Amino acid sequence: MKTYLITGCAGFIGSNFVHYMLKKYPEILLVNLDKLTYAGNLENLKDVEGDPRHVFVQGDICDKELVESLFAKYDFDYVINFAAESHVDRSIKNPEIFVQSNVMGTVNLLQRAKEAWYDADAKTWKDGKKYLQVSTDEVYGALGADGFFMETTPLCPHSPYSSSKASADMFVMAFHDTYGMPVNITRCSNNYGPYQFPEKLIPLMINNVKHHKQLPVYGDGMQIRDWLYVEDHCKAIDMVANGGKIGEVYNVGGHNERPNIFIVKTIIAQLHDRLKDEGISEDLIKHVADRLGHDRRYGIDPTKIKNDLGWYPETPFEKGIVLTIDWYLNHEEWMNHVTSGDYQNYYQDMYKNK
Ligand SMILES: Cc1cn([C@H]2C[C@H](O)[C@@H](COP(=O)(O)OP(=O)(O)O[C@H]3O[C@H](CO)[C@@H](O)[C@H](O)[C@H]3O)O2)c(=O)[nH]c1=O
Repeated sequence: MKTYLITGCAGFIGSNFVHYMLKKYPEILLVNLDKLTYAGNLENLKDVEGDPRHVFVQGDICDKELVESLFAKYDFDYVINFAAESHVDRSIKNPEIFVQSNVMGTVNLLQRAKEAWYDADAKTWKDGKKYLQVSTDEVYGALGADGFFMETTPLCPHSPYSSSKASADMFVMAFHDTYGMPVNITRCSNNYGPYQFPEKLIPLMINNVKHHKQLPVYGDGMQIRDWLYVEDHCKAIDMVANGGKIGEVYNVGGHNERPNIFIVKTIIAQLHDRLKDEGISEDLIKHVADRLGHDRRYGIDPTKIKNDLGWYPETPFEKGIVLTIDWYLNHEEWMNHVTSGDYQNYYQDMYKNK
């Protein structure tokens, strides 16, 4: 039975990955290490509660003793690192925590995996082991109107968030180049779907539209992101973990580039029709000050993962956005839970100068 150490899997992409893997593999053990920061939430894993194939451990990926103790207890075949501070706006306000979690946390995981998997005398690695770093297209920087990010595109991050992710990627490759560690890196475009914390564009807009709150569109709203339904990302990670060539980077994206304003207007139109609510209109849109250093366009070339591993996105945006809106409408309690506590303070603070 394959045993995985998965980190940050009470968060958005990680919790979707837990659901995906438990559905796909009857025999598997997922040990989920998550610190439960503001973005991690055990409610995201409610429907797998009691499943013996999923073990939850609350803790920090930076904690040396804790990670050592997990490697002592379990014979992991894979480490998949989802754990990260992930919000660009927060990184602009408070970069230090991004270095701590994203860089130091990654290095701690790499070191502990190396101690468990590497025979320093024989200079050999145990068979069948792999470390997979879940990264982002943002490490490549911004595109102009043309072209796409390839795996060979030089790293050129702009935000504190993407700089911390690029730095972590470099450590992962350094462990491969220096010690021969079996690694992969995946770099995915913007995800959307169930369980995403409503500081991110799509769930934030759904929640605000529903409550007739203003919709803060940064700058002219013509920035372009390449949106992928989260389950398609989970499928890619599983394929790379189980079939990716050691030492390789794989870009993941669905060629679904949309300007932000299109996303916002789509959500307004959908909710207007669905809720039959005349208070929902484009008048809710408020153009606010732009994000500092805002990357204008991301676009991923996924040819390598398609050709080498046969991956392709299954959920087109038109279907995915309907599924997503349905999910948030049907999970009001979840939304109320995650937006209680500090959320209002964060929200007011984030937009007060915009
Ligand atoms: C929250 C918010 C965002 N935006 C804009 C900023 C971006 O151009 C776009 C999407 O913003 P966000 O949802 O924050 O996502 P973005 O900055 O693109 O980064 C996401 O996508 C990345 C992958 O590209 C991930 O690595 C990041 O962890 C994830 O947060 O919408 C607005 O115009 N208004 C908003 O209120």
